[in-house]
Amino acid sequence: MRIGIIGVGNIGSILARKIHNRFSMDVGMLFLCDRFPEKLRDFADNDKVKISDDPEKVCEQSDVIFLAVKPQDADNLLSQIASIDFSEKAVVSTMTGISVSTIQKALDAKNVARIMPNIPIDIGKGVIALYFSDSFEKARRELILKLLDPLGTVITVNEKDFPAVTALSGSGPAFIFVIIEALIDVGLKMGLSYDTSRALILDMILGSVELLKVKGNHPGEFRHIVTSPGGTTIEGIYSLEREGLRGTIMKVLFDTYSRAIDISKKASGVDNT
Ligand SMILES: NC(=O)C1=CN([C@@H]2O[C@H](COP(=O)(O)OP(=O)(O)OC[C@H]3O[C@@H](n4cnc5c(N)ncnc54)[C@H](OP(=O)(O)O)[C@@H]3O)[C@@H](O)[C@H]2O)C=CC1
Ligand SMILES: O=C(O)[C@@H]1CCC=N1
Repeated sequence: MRIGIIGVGNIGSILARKIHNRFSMDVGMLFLCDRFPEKLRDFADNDKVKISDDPEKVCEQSDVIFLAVKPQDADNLLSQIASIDFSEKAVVSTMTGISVSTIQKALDAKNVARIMPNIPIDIGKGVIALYFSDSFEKARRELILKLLDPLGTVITVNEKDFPAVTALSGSGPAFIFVIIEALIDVGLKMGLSYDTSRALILDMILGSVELLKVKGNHPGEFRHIVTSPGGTTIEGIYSLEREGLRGTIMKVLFDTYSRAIDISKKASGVDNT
């Protein structure tokens, strides 16, 4: 099995490392392609990894090709590789807003899948939304699932849900990191050391998430249990609701979703603004 990755940036480099670490014995060769291949020197001294700046060559030599460039680079990349025969290959795109049908038409390819990973794939704890084209051969689907396995949990979704998934789980970690930064900083304001504040916050969040996962309750039930009458938590909840935090969070995610829809429309030529 020969795997190609075109666009070895934030996401492509994680894909490369994860696939290499898990499958180096099975993968015949990993072909990595970036505009500036000197960025890939970490992989350079490995005899199972080939580095190139030529997407066409990488597609020619690979059985499965991941396309991991920014949406604004998609047109250019698709035209660079359009002359390749994709009939016996599979293409997996991480490109936000670029539809499976756009890729299929550009490449005359039947086996095209779309994924929306998120940054915790770096430690195998990502969540990866996946959509296969109807024409994607069944046997090759197994292979793609196997390649995605070291990244985290794969959830199959309808293609129409990609903007929502992009907002919730794709961009979501960025919002969580901002919230975590704020929580750590307020620890500093209250006089705790950075290390103590960070340790408290990270384990508080991990524990809360695990509790929800293990018990399966609605989050509101646990929120209620924590909130003692006349106690500390109700003061915070009162302030949180008066400040509109719940609405702010919903708006943040909805604005992100709207942007994902805009990017899809622009990419498909529906919106020329
Ligand atoms: N970052 C994230 O958390 C997530 C990103 N995504 C999506 O995945 C895709 C990749 O994102 P990300 O990894 O952050 O982006 P990056 O910009 O970090 O990586 C893309 C890489 O592709 C290179 N590139 C662009 N065009 C070509 C080309 N024609 N041939 C070879 N290399 C090329 C870029 O080079 P140069 O820098 O020179 O342009 C860059 O190194 C995007 O579509 C993004 O929306 C999806 C989920 C999460
Ligand atoms: O910011 C972006 O556009 C990409 C999509 C999801 C995460 N990063």
